[in-house]
Amino acid sequence: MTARLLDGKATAAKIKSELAERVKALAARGITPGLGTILVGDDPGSQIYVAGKHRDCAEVGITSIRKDLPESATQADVEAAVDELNADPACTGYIVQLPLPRHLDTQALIERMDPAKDADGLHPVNLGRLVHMVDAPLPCTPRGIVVLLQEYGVPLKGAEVVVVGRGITVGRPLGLLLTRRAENATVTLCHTGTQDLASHVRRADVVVAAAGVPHLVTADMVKPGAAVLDVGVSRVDGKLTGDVAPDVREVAGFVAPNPGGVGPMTRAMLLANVVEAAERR
Ligand SMILES: Nc1nc(=O)c2c([nH]1)NC[C@@H]1CN(c3ccc(C(=O)N[C@@H](CCC(=O)O)C(=O)O)cc3)C=[N+]21
Repeated sequence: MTARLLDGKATAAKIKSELAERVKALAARGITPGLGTILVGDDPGSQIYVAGKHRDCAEVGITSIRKDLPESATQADVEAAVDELNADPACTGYIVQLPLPRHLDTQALIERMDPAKDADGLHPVNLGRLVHMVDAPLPCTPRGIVVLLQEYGVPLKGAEVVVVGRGITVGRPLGLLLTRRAENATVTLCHTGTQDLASHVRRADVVVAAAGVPHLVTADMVKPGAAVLDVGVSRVDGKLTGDVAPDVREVAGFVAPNPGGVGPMTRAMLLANVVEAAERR
């Protein structure tokens, strides 16, 4: 058996065309959504990601506002950029590209953002609203994962989901999303302190690998027919390597590869958050 592809690229393209329609409806009301990005330093990976986000915006009709600061930027410099986007009526949502250079206080910058403009859904107020199950911008990768599974009809109600990784951008908020009544999954959140990861993964109907450990999930750990989503990336000998070993596709029922799976969904959900922020205004 070979797994069915959870095609994030195709699903994201479909979502983007739906968002383009909503942007047109907003235009008729005189509203143009605008995405801001704050990028500090010249990490080549971050440059590529940010450029991709601005390309996505152009495709959908969202204005984009770039604030690029040098590696030498001080906390006060980045705070000033945050304050400007908070105040800018043309910016309906924005992100601070992570990771920031080590001399900057990431937490203080995220907390300084206007939660209503938090396109990443990572502001403590918005993560708190997720805990409270109150409507708010949702974290992009977890939301993209849920939408991708729904698109392919992978059942979540009553399903056993194992999430590997407890990071703030993926694992931890994904557990919160999947345990809402609407999704109703049973979630096990595994991490580096988990004893016998394989015994947990083996029971899972859905496995989300977001630990950043190359080929952490191997074919022998996967229940036949399970859905396996590869979210981690690491560089091994200069090559991008996911958290899921290639032979998992021989056992799994569905696979979201990396690239081509969850990454494009993350980007599409960022656009959705920006459009929704504009619609709420
Ligand atoms: N504030 C903030 N928000 C983020 O959402 C954020 C961030 N910082 N820092 C870095 C990570 C990484 N990330 C990716 C999103 C999409 C792809 C993606 O679309 N990848 C393609 C391949 C690359 C491409 O085609 O451009 C794929 O998986 O098919 C990758 C990585 C968002 N991040």
